[in-house]
Amino acid sequence: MTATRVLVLNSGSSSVKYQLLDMRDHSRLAVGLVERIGERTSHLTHTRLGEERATRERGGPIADHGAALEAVAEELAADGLGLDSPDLAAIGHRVVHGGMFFTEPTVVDESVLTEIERLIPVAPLHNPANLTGIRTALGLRPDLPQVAVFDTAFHTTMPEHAARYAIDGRIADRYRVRRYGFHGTSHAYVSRATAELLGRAPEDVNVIVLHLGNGASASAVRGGVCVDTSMGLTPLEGLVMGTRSGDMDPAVIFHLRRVGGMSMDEIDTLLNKRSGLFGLCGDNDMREIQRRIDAGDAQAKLAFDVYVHRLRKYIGAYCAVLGRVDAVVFTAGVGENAAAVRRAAIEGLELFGLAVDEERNAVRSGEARLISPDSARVAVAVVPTDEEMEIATQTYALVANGTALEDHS
Ligand SMILES: Nc1ncnc2c1ncn2[C@@H]1O[C@H](COP(=O)(O)OP(=O)(O)O)[C@@H](O)[C@H]1O
Ligand SMILES: CC(=O)OP(=O)(O)O
Ligand SMILES: [Mg+2]
Repeated sequence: MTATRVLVLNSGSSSVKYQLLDMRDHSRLAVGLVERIGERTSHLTHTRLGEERATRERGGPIADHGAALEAVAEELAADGLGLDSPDLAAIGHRVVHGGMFFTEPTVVDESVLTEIERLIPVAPLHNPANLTGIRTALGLRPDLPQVAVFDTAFHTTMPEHAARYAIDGRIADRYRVRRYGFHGTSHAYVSRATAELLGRAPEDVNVIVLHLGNGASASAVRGGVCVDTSMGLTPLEGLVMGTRSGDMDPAVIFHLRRVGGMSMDEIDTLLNKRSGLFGLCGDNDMREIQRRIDAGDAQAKLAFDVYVHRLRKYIGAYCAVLGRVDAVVFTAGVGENAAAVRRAAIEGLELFGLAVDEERNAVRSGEARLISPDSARVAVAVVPTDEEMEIATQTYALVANGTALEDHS
């Protein structure tokens, strides 16, 4: 019997999202989420899909990502889908920073773990969680291929003039300071799905992808190949995010250090965890911000306006980078759900061939859909991202063609 199931783990700084998929028909057998890991009250939601669909929840503290994965393994086992199953072909892990080294999904061995660990300083919120997830999974199933799928991989095609910072080249090379980009699995999946929505081959379309989740990034994709993206050395550059500042004058850091007397760690925490929407108005969830705007809250309105202004600047910039644009596409939590953000981001951009049809934009749906009027020169679309399916597909492709099993000797 061939093993055809893949467990996907998407470990964030304080959460783990997971899915168990059967790659014969790409069906999902179970999905779940562990939230608030390391806090006083963590929360796990587990759903078994299919005919015996059922959801279970559990509270109580979950200390770290290792404990989270053990809890996930217990939930899966309770549904007869445990990690000891012979049907399990591999475990696919989202790894946020792969540096310049990893351009493809990779079967994890000691040297891969060492490299992911070496990259912790440039992904301090993410890579440690990813590593713990992999190590715990290896402990539970040492015989199974563990595949790392890197957020940075899709962006390794960026030309040097987009990847380089304009600083002393020798310093940049010595410390590997360059723009790497993140959310690549999502940008890759969504740009391909957009081509499909347009009924065209990925090689024939130029797309601007706006991945607006808690972290947020934009990318310019020419014929299926990434040519620019808004995140840089770390996931801090670019768009305004839930709690991250995105672009600003780097001298703000010197100023806060020299004049404000803040330590480097304090500034790091400020820019990564207490900035963005949260820093501007005290809330990082776009739903709450919209509720406050509706109630006449000026601070929430300013946060929304700063967020949208930055987004519009990137849309304009990537129109210039691509020259010809076939589609602008919104994805992830904010992009898929916040019609007001989409409207405000595209409003007044008719010169670029961009417009939003209000009725289409107001539709709530989990499907990929156009929201531009039929007459528009450039398509504007909403395409739900599916990082877990993409990770499972890449993981299974690597395992099923035999290389992973051989490499994992
Ligand atoms: N119905 C909604 N309306 C507006 N914003 C939403 C809605 N649902 C989710 N969001 C936004 O999406 C964010 C989460 O996006 P998601 O892509 O799930 O993030 P991540 O994967 O980075 O955790 C929330 O913080 C919230 O701002
Ligand atoms: C890289 C990154 O920002 O990821 P997330 O949106 O999951 O925080
Ligand atoms: Mg996400």
